[in-house]
Amino acid sequence: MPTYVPIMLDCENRICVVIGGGQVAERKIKELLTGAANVTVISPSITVALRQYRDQGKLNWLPRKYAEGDLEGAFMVHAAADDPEVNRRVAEEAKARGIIANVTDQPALGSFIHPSVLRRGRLLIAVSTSGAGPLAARAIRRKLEDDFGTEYEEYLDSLYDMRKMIQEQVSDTAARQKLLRKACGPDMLESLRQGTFRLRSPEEIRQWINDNQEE
Ligand SMILES: C[C@@]1(CC(=O)O)C2=NC(=C\c3[nH]c(c(CCC(=O)O)c3CC(=O)O)Cc3[nH]c(c(CC(=O)O)c3CCC(=O)O)/C=C3\N/C(=C\2)[C@@H](CCC(=O)O)[C@]3(C)CC(=O)O)/[C@H]1CCC(=O)O
Ligand SMILES: NC(=O)c1ccc[n+]([C@@H]2O[C@H](COP(=O)([O-])OP(=O)(O)OC[C@H]3O[C@@H](n4cnc5c(N)ncnc54)[C@H](O)[C@@H]3O)[C@@H](O)[C@H]2O)c1
Repeated sequence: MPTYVPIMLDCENRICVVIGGGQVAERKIKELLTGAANVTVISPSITVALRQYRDQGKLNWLPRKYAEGDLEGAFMVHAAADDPEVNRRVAEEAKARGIIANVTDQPALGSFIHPSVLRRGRLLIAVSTSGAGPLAARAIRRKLEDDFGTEYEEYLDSLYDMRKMIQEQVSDTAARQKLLRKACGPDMLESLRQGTFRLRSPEEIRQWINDNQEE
């Protein structure tokens, strides 16, 4: 089992091919669509949900079996057919073309795997067991759901606004870093825990920067 390197991929408008249109393909495609990828599914059949996405213009569907050459121009591929031989051939084409590949039934033939994911707006927590036990990854993710509630969405939106304004308004590196540490520090987290957290307006952020710079 490899030691994986975690990264966050920008798939927006990139061509992501998925071979197979069953339950597993559906799960991977939902993540790809969340990332605004340009998804093409190649599979004789697809699930009801995938058919809906196709009808809504959210993905392309080629209703046929995989054929060599299908990966031309692709950024990424998921081999999610229920036939190990098909998935192996997809993995081989991906390797020959230098395309990153997720092979759902034989992960060692591909170049990346999916973690279990918890999203709270801009916060993304990814849990992986490196392939040892996907259900354990899911169980750990579910446990984290209690600690990281929906309030984190607002928290990170606010942090994003504050960080942008601090970067724009404070040119001195040391002062900027001090403010950035304060911005995500105990005050904000405490109000988050007490349920009193609220988004600051640009004017309030400007005021906060002034008040805290003077200290
Ligand atoms: C986390 C999650 C993300 C996602 O898929 O989005 C994910 N699998 C999930 C569910 C799940 N997977 C399986 C079951 C049935 C129960 C069981 O067998 O345990 C269930 C439960 C279900 O389906 O309900 C079976 C299974 N999975 C893999 C194999 C092949 C093998 O291990 O060799 C087989 C045997 C197939 C067979 O026997 O035919 C392989 C992989 N699955 C991974 C990810 C990667 C490693 C993740 C890690 O551990 O870090 C990796 C290596 C590759 C990849 O898929 O990227 C998602 C939970 C999402 C969530 O709810 O949060
Ligand atoms: N990685 C994971 O998380 C995970 C979890 C469970 C199962 N699996 C494995 O993933 C694979 C898919 O599982 P599933 O539950 O989605 O299966 P499924 O039976 O629901 O779907 C299989 C899909 O593959 C398509 N297909 C079959 N032959 C094809 C071909 N030649 N070209 C293109 N498409 C083809 C079928 O039309 C169908 O849409 C299985 O091998 C399964 O063992 C992986």
